[in-house]
Parts: sequence; C-alpha cells; structure tokens
Amino acid sequence: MTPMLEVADLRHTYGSGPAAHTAVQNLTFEVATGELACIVGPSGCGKSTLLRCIAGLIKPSEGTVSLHGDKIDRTPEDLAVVFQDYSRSLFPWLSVRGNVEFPLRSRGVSRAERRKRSAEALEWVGLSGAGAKYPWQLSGGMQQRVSIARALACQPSLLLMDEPFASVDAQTRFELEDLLLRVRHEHSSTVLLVTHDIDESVYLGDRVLVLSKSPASIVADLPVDLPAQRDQITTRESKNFVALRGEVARLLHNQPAVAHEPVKRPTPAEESAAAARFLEAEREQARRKSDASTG
Ligand SMILES: Nc1ncnc2c1ncn2[C@@H]1O[C@H](COP(=O)(O)OP(=O)(O)OP(=O)(O)O)[C@@H](O)[C@H]1O
Repeated sequence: MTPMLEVADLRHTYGSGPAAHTAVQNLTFEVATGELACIVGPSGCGKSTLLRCIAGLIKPSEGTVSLHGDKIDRTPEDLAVVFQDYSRSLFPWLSVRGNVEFPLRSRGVSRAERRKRSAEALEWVGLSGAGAKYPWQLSGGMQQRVSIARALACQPSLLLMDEPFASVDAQTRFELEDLLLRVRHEHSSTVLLVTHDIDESVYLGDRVLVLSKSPASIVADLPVDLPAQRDQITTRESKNFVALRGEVARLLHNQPAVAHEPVKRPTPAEESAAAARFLEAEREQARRKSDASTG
C-alpha cells in the first residue's frame, strides 16, 4: 500500500558558498495512513525545516516528499499545518468562526459548507459556543484549539504540527494532548508532530523518530508499545513509557557531534547480554571490595 507520506533522501541547505548551512540531510522515512508519528530532536537541529519541506513551503535542495504517491512541489490542499505560535497564526480581526473558515474560502468551499465544517470542527475541539468571539477574547489554550479546529475543518489527509503545545502552560498542554489523541482516533487522522519534549513524543506517538544534531538525520525510528487509549497519569507511570522515554533521552543526549548513519536499535538478546555484563562487572567490583576489606 502507498504510504500517506514518503520522505526520500531529503537534504536542505540554506544559502550558498561559505555561508551555506545544511539544516537536514539523508532523511528518509514514511508515515502510514492513520498513524501519529512524532519527531523529536535537539534544539535547532532542523525540525521546522523538515516540516516546511513537507508542507511545500520550501523546496528541498535534494530528495523528494510525496503525499499519497504524488510528489509535493507546493502546499497540497489536503495538508494542514498547526504552528506553535497561535497568537500570530490567527487573524485578530476575524471571529473564531471566520478564522476557522478562512482557508476554506481559498479552497473554493461554498458558504453553506464552510458554516457546516466550521461548526463541526469547533465542536470537536470543545468550542461550540465561541464562534462569534474574537481570538483575543480567548485564553492561549482556547486559541490553540481554534488553530486545531481550523486545520481539521480542511479535512486534511495529513496534519502537520510544529511544536503545537509549546506555548501553553503544563495543565493546558495535557488537555490539548488528550484532545489531539481523541480527535485523531475519532477521525483516523494521519499526523506528523514535531516536539522537543521527549515525554510528549512518547505519550502521543505510535512511533518516535529521533533526529540527530544539525544537520538533522534520523538516529532511530522507535515503535511506541503503549495501548491506544492513553491517560496522563497511568500511561506516564507505566513501565513501557518510562523505558521508552529513557531510550529516547539516551539517543538524544549521547549523540556524537554529527550523526550520519542511523543507529541500529539493539535486539532484546543484545540488551540482556549487555545487562548481564553490567551486573557481572558490579558483582566483580563488590567481590574485590569485600576481599580488600577482609584481607
Ligand atoms: N531561512 C533560513 N536561512 C538560513 N538558515 C536557517 C533558516 N531557517 C533555519 N535556518 C537554520 O537551520 C537550522 C535548523 O533550523 P530549524 O528552525 O529547522 O531547527 P529546529 O530544530 O526547528 O529549531 P528549534 O528547536 O529551535 O525549533 C538552524 O541552524 C537555523 O539557524
């Protein structure tokens, strides 16, 4: 089956000559239909550059991006992006309903259909009663809900999210994360979400793609072995969550200056052999200490 999103050998270099800066390179991955893939990487590694290439906002220097088999060379109509900075992405002079309907106008959607879709999308994000308000009359979390409703109203095949919850407080962030999980299950959405927050990537993702330092390439592609139904308290306390969070943190923090080759994930047998070697070394050390104190 053709994957929803296919990124092949992507490289992007800003500028040219001595001032040239390669932001991403050797990037190859796929996102299947209905999947929520999270991308996590060090600050400034090239996450937004990757998202901009996928959204067709910048033309990559090399490689291709395909959406359900079609190469992207400009922003596809069935792709929507939610940015971190909701205050700059919403128009203050338009009502909430006007903001949600705005991209539908340029897509030639009829007025009646726009009304229907904006009402539905606002209901999905719990803002049915706020259509006539203006963004500046809403809290930060509510404004970000409007951004999400605006993206969903476009009925995108692929929803791209660039650090969507980074500008809200911790409690609102949890609420918005759960909102995203609920909405994507209800609508079988395909989502690619960029975050610098390791816990968020594991909590939300079906997969976590870990990027290297700049220029970004893929260090690991980890499946998230957690139930589809997640809960902010029990999921975050679960053994699998804690183990995966540790693995992502290690991959992010133990990187060489520039990683070009993907790091292979150890097999369970290799992991237990390493654990056995570690325990044996600990025991040996304890034996030596006890010999020294008795001898
Ligand atoms: N328009 C541009 N011109 C030149 N260099 C750029 C441009 N945009 C980004 N860069 C550089 O490319 C690199 C990657 O930037 P990018 O914004 O993609 O990283 P990021 O991982 O999203 O960063 P952050 O974690 O801060 O959100 C950075 O070194 C940045 O300075």
